[in-house]
Amino acid sequence: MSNVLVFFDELGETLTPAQKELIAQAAALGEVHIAVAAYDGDPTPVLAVNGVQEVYLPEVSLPAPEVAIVDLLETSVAESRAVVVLGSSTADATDALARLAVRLDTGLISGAASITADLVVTKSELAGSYTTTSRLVSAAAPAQPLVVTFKPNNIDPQRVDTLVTEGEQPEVNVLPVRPSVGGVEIEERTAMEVSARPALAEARIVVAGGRGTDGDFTPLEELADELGAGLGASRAATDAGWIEHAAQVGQTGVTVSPQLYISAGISGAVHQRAGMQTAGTIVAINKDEDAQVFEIADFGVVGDLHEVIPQMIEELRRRKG
Ligand SMILES: Cc1cc2nc3c(=O)[nH]c(=O)nc-3n(C[C@H](O)[C@H](O)[C@H](O)COP(=O)(O)OP(=O)(O)OC[C@H]3O[C@@H](n4cnc5c(N)ncnc54)[C@H](O)[C@@H]3O)c2cc1C
Repeated sequence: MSNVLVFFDELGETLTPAQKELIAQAAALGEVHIAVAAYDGDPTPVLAVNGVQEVYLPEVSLPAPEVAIVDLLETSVAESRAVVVLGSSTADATDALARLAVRLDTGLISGAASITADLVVTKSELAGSYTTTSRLVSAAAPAQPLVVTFKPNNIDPQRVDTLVTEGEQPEVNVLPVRPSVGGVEIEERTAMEVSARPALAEARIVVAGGRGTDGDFTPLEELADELGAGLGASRAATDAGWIEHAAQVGQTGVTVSPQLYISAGISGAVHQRAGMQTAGTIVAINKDEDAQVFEIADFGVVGDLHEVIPQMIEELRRRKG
């Protein structure tokens, strides 16, 4: 069994589904060690999970993009003797892990889907056009750990729940790492208004709307809430100011990889596809039967979204009783 270091750039009062998934990936490889950069209060109860042996914390919470996070990671790798470091593919985690890979003179594979026991990593490339498998060929001696970031929603959530169960409190190591002095200092942070919907990048279901909504996202919001889904949009919709820019899915927006992606009133241009093509199942609603989106859809409905979506909502409510 190998030692695995899991990196959380921040930890709240509970583990997020993506964090549980990372622990599940790590537990399949070996003994799990966790490094946490930013935290509030005592994070250990949250990390009392079967298989988690040790936790590494800085003396002072280090919110991203604090550059000292790389010192925390370097020391955690040395302490844990990890052969692989896993993190999520969010911008903040990837930034910190890329710095770690440079510091250790080792390799980073970003946006992975899976990893085998002999550390062969699979990922989807170029908007799902290719699946690649890669492994680390280390030039450094002794060999340095492989660093991998994962996209969420690669493991069935029910399986995650059976793998990630409550356990003993792990051993906690507070490392002598403090915020860096000099450089850019963040003076104030204002959190985005918290939506009750799941975060777009991590949501298991995404409902997305485009120019075809004609500016009215109400039916999509209702459908998203019925399904417990995140809400996304095409660039045409965000550029029109119909929904916030953070909701844009695509090449210049958020990349999502949900189990189900419902596309409504979106033509399916290549720039939109780049951000959603790896979704497990794609359902497209478009009134133009020749719309590009139908080329990648698993299920397609040719129709007006303002008629189709209310029927979907009605059927969902009927089935829920
Ligand atoms: C460098 C670059 C980066 C880009 N990055 C992104 C990106 O990240 N994300 C992104 O989305 N786009 C991006 N774009 C823009 C992209 O090329 C498309 O222009 C955009 O995705 C189109 O959005 P849309 O499908 O909503 O609009 P349209 O292309 O106008 O399509 C609207 C669709 O809605 C259908 N429709 C209309 N009314 C209805 C109705 N009532 N019911 C059902 N269907 C209806 C129409 O048949 C049509 O297919 C980028 C472009 C460039 C050049």
